[in-house]
Amino acid sequence: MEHFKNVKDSQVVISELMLPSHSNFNGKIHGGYILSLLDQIAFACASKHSGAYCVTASVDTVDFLKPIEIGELVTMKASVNYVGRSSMVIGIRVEAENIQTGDIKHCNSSYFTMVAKDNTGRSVEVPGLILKTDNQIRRFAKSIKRKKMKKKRVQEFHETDFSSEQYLHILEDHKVKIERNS
Ligand SMILES: CCCCCCCCCCCCCCCC(=O)SCCNC(=O)CCNC(=O)[C@H](O)C(C)(C)COP(=O)(O)OP(=O)(O)OC[C@H]1O[C@@H](n2cnc3c(N)ncnc32)[C@H](O)[C@@H]1OP(=O)(O)O
Repeated sequence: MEHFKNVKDSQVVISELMLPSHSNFNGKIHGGYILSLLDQIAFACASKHSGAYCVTASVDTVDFLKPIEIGELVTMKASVNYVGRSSMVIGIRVEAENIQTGDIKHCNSSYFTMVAKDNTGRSVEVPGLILKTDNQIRRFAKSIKRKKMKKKRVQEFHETDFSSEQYLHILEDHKVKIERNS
């Protein structure tokens, strides 16, 4: 019988204070550091849902909406938005809080596709998802759409089938010069 789990059973929340050692030349928190934390929380969430070791297959969107300052308390909330056979889309929301004022800003949203694997490295089936709220249904449906759009884009721009002539008109309004030899 197929096994299903609740979204809340694998939700993960982490909070971390941003230190000067996490900053870039500009004095803001380094995006690469945030990406590393995102990968870890996606791993934890996916492993909790699947009960298996998980690898990152792709990072679909990482929008850096607002810079994060040194001294802010960053909180990341991760949940499973979608499950396939062995893949899971983990949605992560990042907020930063100014501890003195209590102001909270939404800094980042991202979607990680994680794949569950067994000890031999083969992808393994993950439990289904029980959707209890409109938001959970919205996120699952949005993930299906995003997957379909990605598949279409990959097919459309496949190296071997791509014909540039069909796309030259799209480039007309852009800052490019075409200087082909052939
Ligand atoms: C419990 C133990 C504790 C241990 C405690 C260790 C602590 C540790 C600290 C953790 C810290 C963080 C850790 C993060 C995890 C890494 O950072 S992992 C390192 C980075 N990632 C990798 O190296 C992955 C490399 N790639 C691969 O292994 C394979 O290409 C993949 C992604 C597994 C796919 O393999 P495949 O042979 O194509 O598998 P296949 O069965 O065809 O597809 C499997 C699924 O993947 C999906 N898929 C494949 N490619 C893609 C893609 N590009 N985009 C989206 N989906 C894809 C397929 O659609 C399919 O989905 P389902 O239909 O099954 O739902």
